Amino acid sequence: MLGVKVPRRDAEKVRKKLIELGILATDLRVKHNGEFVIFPVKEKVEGFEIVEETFERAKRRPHSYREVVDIPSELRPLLPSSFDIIGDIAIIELPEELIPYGKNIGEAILKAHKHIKTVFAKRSKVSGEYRVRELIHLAGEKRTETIHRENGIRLKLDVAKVYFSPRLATERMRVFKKAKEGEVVFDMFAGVGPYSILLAKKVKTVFACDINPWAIKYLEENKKLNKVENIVPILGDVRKVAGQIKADRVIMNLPKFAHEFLKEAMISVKTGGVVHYYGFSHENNLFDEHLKKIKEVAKELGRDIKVLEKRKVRPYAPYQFNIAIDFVVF
Ligand SMILES: C[S@@+](CC[C@H](N)C(=O)[O-])C[C@H]1O[C@@H](n2cnc3c(N)ncnc32)[C@H](O)[C@@H]1O
Repeated sequence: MLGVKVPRRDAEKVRKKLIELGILATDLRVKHNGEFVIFPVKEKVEGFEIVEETFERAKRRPHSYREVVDIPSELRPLLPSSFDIIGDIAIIELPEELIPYGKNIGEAILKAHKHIKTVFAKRSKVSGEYRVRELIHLAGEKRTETIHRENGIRLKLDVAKVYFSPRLATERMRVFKKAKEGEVVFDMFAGVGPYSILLAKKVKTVFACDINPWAIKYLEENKKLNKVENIVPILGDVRKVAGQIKADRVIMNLPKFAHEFLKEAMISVKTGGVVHYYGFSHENNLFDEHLKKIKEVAKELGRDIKVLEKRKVRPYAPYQFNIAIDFVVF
């Protein structure tokens, strides 16, 4: 095999040059020989000392767990192409047929992703008041607590005890960009605080409510972790809290049931304030049903609304979307 031999002090410059020329053999290991470094190359190149050398194969991490997983070949087409990563925990949704191979799938994920330390399969959809899901441990450390980083903040949480979706990071940033300094925000369904902590970096005060004691415990920890003081965590049913708070901006991130809490949102928002409403919809009727409900509740309360924006947030099931409607209340 051919090698390019250079003095160690020139090695980095030459490595970049060989990559630029497309002739560095990246599947082989670079050799160090005293004061010299020898790069494996695919062909001769002018201007360098060329030597004959033997090189070992470089250990490469697979690009996907699917390259290294040990399962019967007829089941391979069923392997999911992606999974959620929360901190250093991977959570994968497996079809029934793959459950018996869960351990192999978990180990393949650990092999392909250095930063993942533990792998779980989703056993159920999110359910119950706390919107949590059952998990089955597949591989790696047996723990459910982790620290997730998104939008420049750190969120400590337990994936088995609280709701958290890393897929909403862009949506949270969108709300952050709309919020203004000096505002009072009411995060009605705060969880461990992905909206609250982020918004607290910009607005005056965030009232953050959740009915799950674990969510509020982690929210308290996340306040400290991110050094934000201007969040007021409230443990309890938002029905009992609404109306006592007067906010410039209300976040209703409980898409499955938000329509049941519109009254609570509208009695908590100041005149001219904004509500960020979330829902689930079929693609044939994305916004109409939700808008009808929003207008009905506004009418009951003798208030007016003006829609600022309606949009799809993300797909969540075949033909189903998580949608957002931002509206002003007068
Ligand atoms: C879909 S999660 C959203 C959490 C968080 N906003 C996030 O983005 O990760 C909804 C949250 O609402 C909380 N919740 C459900 N019903 C509630 C109620 N009546 N009052 C207050 N919180 C409630 C659940 O415990 C859960 O943490």
